[in-house]
Amino acid sequence: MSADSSAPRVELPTDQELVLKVIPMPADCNANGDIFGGWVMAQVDLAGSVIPARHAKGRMATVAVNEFIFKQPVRVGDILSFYSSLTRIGRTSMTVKVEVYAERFRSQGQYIKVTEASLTYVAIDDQGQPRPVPKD
Ligand SMILES: CCCCCCCCCCCCCCCC(=O)SCCNC(=O)CCNC(=O)[C@H](O)C(C)(C)COP(=O)(O)OP(=O)(O)OC[C@H]1O[C@@H](n2cnc3c(N)ncnc32)[C@H](O)[C@@H]1OP(=O)(O)O
Repeated sequence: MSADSSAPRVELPTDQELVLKVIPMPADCNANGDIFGGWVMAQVDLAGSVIPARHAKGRMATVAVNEFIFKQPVRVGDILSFYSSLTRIGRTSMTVKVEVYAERFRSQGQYIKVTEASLTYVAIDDQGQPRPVPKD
């Protein structure tokens, strides 16, 4: 496991929405004993869908992971907080930023940014084809 004593403690964002909190378990570990990156990506995909789902008002699909940065390892017992905001709304697609902050076990109240990502979702119809995002 990597040491993180040098990882900067940061403040939580105030301009983004808390969309998900989750605690990884031992079954989510990789061979290093840290949390498997694919598990983190799955949580980010779910967290990123929350704000677009409000606009899509129906079925949608992830079309692209534009950027995904694993800044610090995630560990068993971390309390993960997923913050998100809409960065672009197109005709049928929406792009969001997702940032993930960890409170390490026994260091609750201190936050480390562990992951940041940008994802694009497309509103789809019953045939799985793109449909316009409804205007609010
Ligand atoms: C039954 C009840 C339901 C209710 C429900 C509520 C659910 C609320 C929670 C949902 C939770 C989802 C969270 C998990 C989501 C998965 O896990 S989805 C599974 C993984 N994704 C997939 O399987 C999708 C597979 N891909 C596809 O089916 C097709 O590519 C798509 C998505 C339908 C798009 O089709 P396409 O022909 O490529 O579309 P195209 O017209 O070229 O482009 C459409 C838009 O996508 C954009 N786009 C296309 N490619 C890219 C790219 N590479 N990069 C960026 N943007 C792109 C285009 O720019 C365009 O945007 P606009 O300019 O219109 O805004």
